[in-house]
Amino acid sequence: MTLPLTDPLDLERDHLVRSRAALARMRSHAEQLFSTGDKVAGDAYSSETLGRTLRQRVAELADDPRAPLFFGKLTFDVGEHAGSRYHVGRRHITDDAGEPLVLDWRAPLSRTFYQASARDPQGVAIRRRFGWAVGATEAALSGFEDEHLDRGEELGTASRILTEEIERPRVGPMRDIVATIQPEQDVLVRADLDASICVQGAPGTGKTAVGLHRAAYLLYAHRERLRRSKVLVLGPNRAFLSYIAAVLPALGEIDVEQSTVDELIARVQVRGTDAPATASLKHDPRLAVVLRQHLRRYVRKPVDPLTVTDGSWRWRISVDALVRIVDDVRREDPPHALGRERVLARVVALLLRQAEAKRGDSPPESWQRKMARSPDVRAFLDFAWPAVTPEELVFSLLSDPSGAADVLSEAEIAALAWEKPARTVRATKWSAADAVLIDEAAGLIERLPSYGHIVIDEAQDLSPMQCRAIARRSEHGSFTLLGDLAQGTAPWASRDWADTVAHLGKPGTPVVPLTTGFRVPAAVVELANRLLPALDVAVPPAESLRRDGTLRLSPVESVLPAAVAEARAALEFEGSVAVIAPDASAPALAAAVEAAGLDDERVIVLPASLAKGLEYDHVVVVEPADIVAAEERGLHRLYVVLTRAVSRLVVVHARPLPDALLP
Ligand SMILES: Nc1ncnc2c1ncn2[C@@H]1O[C@H](COP(=O)(O)OP(=O)(O)OP(=O)(O)O)[C@@H](O)[C@H]1O
Repeated sequence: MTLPLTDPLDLERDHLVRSRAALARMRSHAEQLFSTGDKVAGDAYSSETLGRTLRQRVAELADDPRAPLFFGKLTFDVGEHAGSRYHVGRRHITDDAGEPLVLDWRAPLSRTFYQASARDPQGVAIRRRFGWAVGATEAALSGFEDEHLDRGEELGTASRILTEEIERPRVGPMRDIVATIQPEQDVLVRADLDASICVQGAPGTGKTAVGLHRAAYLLYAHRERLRRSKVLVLGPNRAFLSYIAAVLPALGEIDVEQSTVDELIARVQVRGTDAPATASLKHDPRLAVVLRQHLRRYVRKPVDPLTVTDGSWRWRISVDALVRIVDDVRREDPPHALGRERVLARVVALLLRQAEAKRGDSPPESWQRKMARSPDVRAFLDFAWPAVTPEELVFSLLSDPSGAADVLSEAEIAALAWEKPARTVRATKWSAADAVLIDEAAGLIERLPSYGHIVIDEAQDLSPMQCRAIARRSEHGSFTLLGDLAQGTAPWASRDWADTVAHLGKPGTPVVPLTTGFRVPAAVVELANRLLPALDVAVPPAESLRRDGTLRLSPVESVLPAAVAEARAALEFEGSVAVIAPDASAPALAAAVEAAGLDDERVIVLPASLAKGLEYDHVVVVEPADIVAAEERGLHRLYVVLTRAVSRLVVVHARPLPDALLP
């Protein structure tokens, strides 16, 4: 005889066992369908689509025993769900009868878990949060925390489970935050697909986390639409992308593209560099005007009539008629390549009309194709509306930008012009900024595929021209823009979100602030906030949730050995360690760390320019004065670097600290 369970934790553990078993059944069912899928689908196309869907379903149902199956529970006492209890977890789990054992965190009802409060309980009597002990092989249910919203109890950010979660040492890649999404974050995560939003958030306020969870939410809520039109996540560099790469798969979403802007637009190999002023000029939105004008010059007014020999016939189109065709298409303003097709089609249509009138019958389609290929028609087209590739257009502009005099100053034209153009387009050593121009040119020449939704992280660093490149790819979609103006380090970094969203083609996009910091301890935030007045941007300062953590400023004789000693000392604690150094001294430091035998995989030496978006439990910042001096926006870089620490920050310096950092 088995006795009924009475201990609430035992009951929850029992629910866990049943959920696990049900998930295993769901997965084996999906696997069975997958193996028979091609036999039931009617044709190759539906077989492939079905196969893909089922394969994805099987992957979604993978049970990672280290990922808790549920993290919350709602007990309703009022409203349409009165008397019901629901567990909330990473995915839906249903029993054999189709009854839910766990609700997906993205389901409409799960929203209550994140939004219900004592003031507005939304029918919830008790919100339960579960604590888990995550071991090497599995997660064990270790306890729970109840809020009796019906009795006015609410823990908010005082929740022990939330505190433990944000104070848990960070090792390895970024984790999801489904269990502890905060109400103001949830509002952003669940914003409507058609709504573009811009999130201005201080360091560590969860912008990246919000962006990734929003992608997962949108894929759930608009699965069909987004399966076709795709979701894209843009990040600042590869290191950052690999840091965040595991979050979406952990949430069951494996079908999201993740890329940098440079990769997104890469049509040419980048082998060259620009002087800083030239690069900045190439990122200036006036270059879009210059390129457009330059392309327009390719189109020429016809000066001769067109005569086409067709066997014993000769067809003729007058100059006037040709001019009209070219003018009409110009006015319609299609992408250049499409314009060429239209001119050709209209010329052939005129020829067809003549042929019909003279021959008294309608020539076959093959005749039209023959006319379109005829050397006379080709010669006319190449004169009036020549084909040009994006690379050729930019090559031609940079070889001789003198035509841009009405848009650019003389000095700017001189800066833009290549000193010595390569002999051919193919031999050109394109710079990263040239690649941006080539993409702009591509947008003028052809239509680019558009995404359903784009999440753009560290968006403050986008140049106007990069924004335009993204806008071209979200014409019919929406975006989530995440960034912090205070962390703008690119020479063209934005000072006002209104400019960024306008360049992205969505002026008037609302800007929503996030100010509660989940990463950086209060003492460290206080130090970093000292820099804000010098950063020349209007942003609300961060407030840290974390009262733990330490900060130490350490003046030393020589920074190299001091930094190595601090890294060694940090290894005494749990968690990751980063030594963040001015780019120029990073290699020497890396060598010193290695020579000191600190080859623990928890330690990394990071050049300041690569620290953006990342976080480490223990951070040693080396020589702030050099970090500031290394680049134009050095103070912004220092702000980024100082806000990477989760628990301890040590600043070692031989030179005086920058004035802006002093109290
Ligand atoms: N609601 C939350 N619950 C638990 N942890 C959270 C929550 N929100 C954010 N975090 C954690 O706080 C840390 C910082 O989050 P994230 O990297 O998304 O911040 P960010 O605003 O993008 O920072 P930065 O401006 O430095 O790029 C991460 O470890 C993240 O998991």
